[in-house]
Amino acid sequence: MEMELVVKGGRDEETLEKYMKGVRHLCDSGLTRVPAKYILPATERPYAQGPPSNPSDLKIKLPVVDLADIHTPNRAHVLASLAEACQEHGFFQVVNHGIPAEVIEKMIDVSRRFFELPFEERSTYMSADIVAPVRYGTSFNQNRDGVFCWRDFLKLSCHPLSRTLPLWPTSPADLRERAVSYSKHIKGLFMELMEAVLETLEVDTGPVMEEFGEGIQMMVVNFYPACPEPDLTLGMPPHSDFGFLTLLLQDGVSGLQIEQKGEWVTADLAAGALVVNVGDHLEIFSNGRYKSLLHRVTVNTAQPRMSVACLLGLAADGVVRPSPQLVDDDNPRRYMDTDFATFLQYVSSRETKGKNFLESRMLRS
Ligand SMILES: O=C(O)CCC(=O)C(=O)O
Ligand SMILES: [Fe+2]
Repeated sequence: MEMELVVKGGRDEETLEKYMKGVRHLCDSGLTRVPAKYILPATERPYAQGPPSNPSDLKIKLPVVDLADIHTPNRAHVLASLAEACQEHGFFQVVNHGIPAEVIEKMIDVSRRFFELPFEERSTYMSADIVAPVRYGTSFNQNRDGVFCWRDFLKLSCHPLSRTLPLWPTSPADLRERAVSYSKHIKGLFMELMEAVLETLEVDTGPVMEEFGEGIQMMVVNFYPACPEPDLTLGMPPHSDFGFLTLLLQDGVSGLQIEQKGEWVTADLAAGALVVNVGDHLEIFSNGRYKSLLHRVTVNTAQPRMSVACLLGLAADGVVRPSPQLVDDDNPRRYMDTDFATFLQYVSSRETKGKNFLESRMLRS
């Protein structure tokens, strides 16, 4: 309630305008406390239930899917570990994924330099329009969030590249080249993973793979500045990702937490590791066999954190529905048809909380 008073009224609107410029900008003015706008209600704060008695209990090593053998006679083993990772865990790491370390390092490095640009330069790309193909923004949904989160981001739409690339930032001077190279490798890996995922579900791959070829690809570079009071706020609130898969790269500073059996566990990741998670659209397509899990991001006092999330799926105007091959008398259809436009309408019309978009698509029996 306090928060609403803060956003209304002349002086406070000016303050809101300042918050819209992002957390990095706010921090540059020298902060020793988290402003009220970023303070979550007590029950939504990290460790609202108190700190874990043994912090290492709450760190998990994500299951590893090793792609080294994906094109060998051992493919069946790879598929079995992939199926288990999607069905039992929802989040996993991929190794031997074929993306050169140099491409990954260059992507992280140029992302860092983007966030180091002077505010005037970064803000050229600032937009509150959630469908803008290139957008520098802050919080989770800055038009709707009552409480802001401790995150700035650069979102780059990668498809169709011929149309979106001319809109991408021109500085740092090597951003386009590096981000294009990274996004092309990510697309290749996504195609390889999806073909394998479809095989694990025992559905026809041809037509769906063709649709993925022309599907959406969103690259979101997240920047979470160091925070003076990390117990009061979050870098990202609990959410699930749209799309079929998210391929996530992060810089080695921990912060990603996944909800498992009602508890938040921190993913223990090596710098440069690629994390993959099942998105809402794959949960729908698989008729609930593979789960899109809630996750969130915590921040810390010691250092900023960066991640690059690539969300991929079907074409923006394509319809996502449970595969007819996974629906029968024993497995009734559990989700209604959905598309990207419906999702955008949903997120722009309300404050996104948890998995409520996915829940809005569920059929109750
Ligand atoms: O920064 C992270 O580790 C997670 C980012 C994320 O969940 C997202 O961009 O959807
Ligand atoms: Fe996410």
